[in-house]
Amino acid sequence: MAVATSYNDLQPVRRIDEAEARAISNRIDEELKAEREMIRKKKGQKKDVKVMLLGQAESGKSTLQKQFQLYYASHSLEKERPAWRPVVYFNIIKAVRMILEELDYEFSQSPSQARPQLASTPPPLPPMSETARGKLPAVPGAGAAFKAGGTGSSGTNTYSSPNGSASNVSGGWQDDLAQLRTKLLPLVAVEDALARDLSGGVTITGGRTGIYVRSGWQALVAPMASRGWPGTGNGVSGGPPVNDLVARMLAATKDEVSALWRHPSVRSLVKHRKLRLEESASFFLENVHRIAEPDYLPATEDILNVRLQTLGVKEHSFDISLSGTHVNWLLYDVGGARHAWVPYFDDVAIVMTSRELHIVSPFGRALRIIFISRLRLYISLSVSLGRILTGTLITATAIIFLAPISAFDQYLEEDPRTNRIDDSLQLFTAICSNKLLKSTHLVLMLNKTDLLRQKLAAGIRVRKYITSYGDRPNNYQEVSEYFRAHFLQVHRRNDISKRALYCHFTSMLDIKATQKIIVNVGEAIIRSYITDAGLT
Ligand SMILES: Nc1nc2c(ncn2[C@@H]2O[C@H](COP(=O)(O)OP(=O)(O)OP(=O)(O)O)[C@@H](O)[C@H]2O)c(=O)[nH]1
Ligand SMILES: [Mg+2]
Repeated sequence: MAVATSYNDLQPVRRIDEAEARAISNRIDEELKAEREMIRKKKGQKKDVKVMLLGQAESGKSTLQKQFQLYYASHSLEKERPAWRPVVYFNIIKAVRMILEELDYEFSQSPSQARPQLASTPPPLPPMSETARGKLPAVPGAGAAFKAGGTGSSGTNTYSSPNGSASNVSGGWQDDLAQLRTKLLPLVAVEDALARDLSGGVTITGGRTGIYVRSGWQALVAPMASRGWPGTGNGVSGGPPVNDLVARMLAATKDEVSALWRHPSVRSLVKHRKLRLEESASFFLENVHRIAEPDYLPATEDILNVRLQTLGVKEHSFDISLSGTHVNWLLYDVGGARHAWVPYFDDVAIVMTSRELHIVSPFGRALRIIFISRLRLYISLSVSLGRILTGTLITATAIIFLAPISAFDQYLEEDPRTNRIDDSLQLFTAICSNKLLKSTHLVLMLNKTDLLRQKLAAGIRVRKYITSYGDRPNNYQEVSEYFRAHFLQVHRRNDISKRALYCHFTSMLDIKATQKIIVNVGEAIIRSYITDAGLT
């Protein structure tokens, strides 16, 4: 049946008078205003800007995080200051132990030729393993490493005598060393206990000795560290057994620590690059008298120099404001060492292959971690255990990639055949070419330029380690440009989304210079973020 349409069904066009029209117009104006206000509020609202710090172990990620903290949240660094005290102690003790280990190794080599007079000197040094840490002589690898490194050492026990001439190990100053060693053994013996305390019980096998920290470690340490010594007059009393004990031991042995560090034999080992110390060890050993003061509170410089390996991922947040846009700047500091990831996954079986790590949880779910390069950075996780990094990585606004360009003469701990610059280039290639990261902004920091300058000034030749460097001049300008060109080339060839690359030469220990860079980088990232989010 057809439906008849009657004109009567249509609403007549209603005429509105002027007053009503004005009211409607006002209402529209109000609505527009409310909308504008909403947009303004939206712009003013704090947004999360996620920034990942990536790079191989010891590239300086945590040091950059500290610089961010110093700039944007110095009050929190101030609060944490006491917590760094035992960590500084640990850095000194570890350095002392490594020096003694190396001496042990040197003394144990070719005893008949190189130590002809040992019989007339005090009894051969007792194996430190029995007295100190229970595993000292088990480091022939440490000594062997530098020999393989081709440092030009003859491998014999020839040391510089105090007057600078070479002599075999003999009575006189070896007695000095033996005495120093005896006095320092108790200090070295507390290294493990201190490490355990600071790591909150986390122990890692397979990795280098050290402290491994998870998020929030300062909160655990601070109440202990701030107590100081009993009766020191610094307004604090009591103290945790280990921390307090270590402070007292260091105060009692500071002269010996200093004497060991200045001993001609040790100078000679340093000169011939036989000592494999942490890069910042010399800084702490030079400053041992200041650090051993009873009311010692770590200076900012001390905190920046400290070596503390990061476990898993640590999140830090700062409030940053740029031209009216407030952002919640979330910085993710990702531990660069492979073994630093292992204790993150409790109660799981771990199966490692050459490029993949399989983690099987008690529920039978397998977590497959594909490392971008040699098991150290993963890009794909499949179950909840992996949510720590995957989500963040994919949704990150920016990645700041750190490459220590001073490391041209160093090799990976887990793969002694891989040059560390080469490894950084491989990691950077993987990041540039990763489809999941194609819309993430990239910042490259060619770090440790101060150390690069020092190495070149000391005559270390790049070409010895990187043959392609050829006959180019071995000076800072040429070398730094050479490395930069390589990283830029990696980006040009592999970047799938042809992003802009912000590249900086950095020295993370230089507060003024780094903070300038932090501001520039921060502004560039936030500007990109505003553009991407359509907030302009
Ligand atoms: N001389 C010098 N030392 C630096 C520089 N940047 C970092 N360091 C030192 O290098 C060591 C390692 O730095 P970290 O920031 O702990 O390295 P990381 O990348 O966080 O290392 P993981 O946590 O193991 O991944 C520390 O002792 C720092 O003080 C630099 O530009 N110059
Ligand atoms: Mg770190």
